[in-house]
Amino acid sequence: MTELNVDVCVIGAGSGGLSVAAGAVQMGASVVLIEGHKMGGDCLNYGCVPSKALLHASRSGMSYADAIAHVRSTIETIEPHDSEDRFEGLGCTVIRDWARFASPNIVQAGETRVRARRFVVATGSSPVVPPIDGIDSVTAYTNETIFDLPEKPEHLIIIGGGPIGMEMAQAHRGLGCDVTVIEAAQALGREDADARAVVVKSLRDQWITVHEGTAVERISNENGVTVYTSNGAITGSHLLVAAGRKVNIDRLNLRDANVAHTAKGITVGDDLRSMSNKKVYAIGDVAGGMQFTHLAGYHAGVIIRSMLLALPAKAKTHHIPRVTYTAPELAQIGPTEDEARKEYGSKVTVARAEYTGSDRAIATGHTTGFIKVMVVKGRPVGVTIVGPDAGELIAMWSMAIANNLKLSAISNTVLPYPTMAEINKRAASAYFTPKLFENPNVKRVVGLVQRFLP
Ligand SMILES: Cc1cc2nc3c(=O)[nH]c(=O)nc-3n(C[C@H](O)[C@H](O)[C@H](O)COP(=O)(O)OP(=O)(O)OC[C@H]3O[C@@H](n4cnc5c(N)ncnc54)[C@H](O)[C@@H]3O)c2cc1C
Ligand SMILES: NC(=O)c1ccc[n+]([C@@H]2O[C@H](COP(=O)([O-])OP(=O)(O)OC[C@H]3O[C@@H](n4cnc5c(N)ncnc54)[C@H](O)[C@@H]3O)[C@@H](O)[C@H]2O)c1
Repeated sequence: MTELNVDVCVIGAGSGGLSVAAGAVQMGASVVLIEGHKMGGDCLNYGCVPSKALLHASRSGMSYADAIAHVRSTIETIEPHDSEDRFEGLGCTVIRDWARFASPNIVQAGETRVRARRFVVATGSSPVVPPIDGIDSVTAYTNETIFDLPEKPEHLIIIGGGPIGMEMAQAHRGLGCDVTVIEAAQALGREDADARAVVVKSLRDQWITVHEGTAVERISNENGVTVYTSNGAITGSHLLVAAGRKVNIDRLNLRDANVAHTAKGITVGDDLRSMSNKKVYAIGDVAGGMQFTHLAGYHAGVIIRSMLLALPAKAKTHHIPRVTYTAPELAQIGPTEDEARKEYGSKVTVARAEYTGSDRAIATGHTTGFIKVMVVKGRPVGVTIVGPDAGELIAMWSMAIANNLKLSAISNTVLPYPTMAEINKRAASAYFTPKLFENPNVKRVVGLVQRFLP
């Protein structure tokens, strides 16, 4: 048995864990990084990277085999950045085994026991496969296995119309598969109602069948895969389950570490520290909030401040954007219109601009989409964008909201013509137009000034 004594022990080498380990070691802390499976975690191996690579391939006219090869080569190109070699080179001690707490201040991984001043749990999440009657009679693919399919699915049935289900539906349709999505509630149900309707319509226009409000009753292996639902039976060749996530805490022995948790994740305060064991931080998916790579990276920065510099640091959520990479893309930051109206009542004004008003959108034939900006006391608090490049257009608003800028910061910015980003400015103008052009006081002042001007 090897004993190590370090400043920081990071459990999980995914988006969050790698960022903490790299930051901490380069700032002078001694760091142990423990990974039980693949370096890079979900994002690199089973999540963001392969899904975006497959979406790109499906839009580039590649064959299914070429698309899977493109996914592989994309992962292989990025892999060195997340590798054991790179992290050992930075000065971390990397252990490739599953970690479990032996006590509140000792973690064991294989034959190594690690004592640390601080522990960072960054163990991520895994797909939930619901216990549907008969599901064991077929192969239920998940995001962990779908990118390795040797053969092109003739007809992919997807359970779940969340971001994973909808991105995978479009990717496979683009590669020539028939696709049926079965969603118990509403597809992209967390999103703005108008925006999600645009995405769902677009998928249906591409001949993807989307059944909403449809309960799965049982599954059988008749003719491949047959899913019996509240709306009848659907038969396909392959089944993808994209029905939500569960946090990875089972292996950690959190009880002996005195780390309070629920099924949603480790119970942490705004400072991302365990409420019951102050030596332990939790970041990324396992911290029980939103689940995004950029959020895990942001968490890493927050806790480095607190762990290494003993500075007060709190994780906020109001400035965290998200994007679903369907075509059209759907981007959101802060509250949706409904959420903002509930939170701010009559104090919120919603400014809206359509892609049809953009000369660039017209020139490129990309006119389906809109932007909504939720404004409170002259400042944007939430933004919804649906349409081409929504994920790029949200960047300007991410900066505005993160820095508490006024809406005038957007309207005062001069943007090159003709760009899609001008849509952002049009939305800001939609807010100011009534105040400027439909205002009798403004008209009176202009009339007066004109009388006295030589
Ligand atoms: C299909 C799909 C597409 C996605 N697309 C996007 C996207 O486009 N943009 C975006 O921002 N997010 C996306 N996400 C979400 C994103 O992948 C996650 O939010 C992100 O990976 C979370 O980072 P993490 O560090 O919390 O966990 P992970 O990156 O999952 O890393 C956790 C690591 O911990 C390891 N581990 C677990 N338990 C232990 C243990 N006991 N001991 C040692 N190691 C352990 C795991 O093996 C894993 O490597 C997507 C997710 C999926 C599934
Ligand atoms: N572009 C991105 O940033 C991106 C892409 C993919 C995933 N992610 C992250 O991963 C998380 C998980 O994604 P997800 O799509 O798996 O989960 P999700 O929880 O967002 O969506 C799952 C969907 O499945 C439905 N569902 C659950 N059980 C069902 C059943 N038995 N029958 C029919 N429908 C059922 C739910 O109603 C829900 O709409 C996301 O919330 C997001 O944080 C991000």
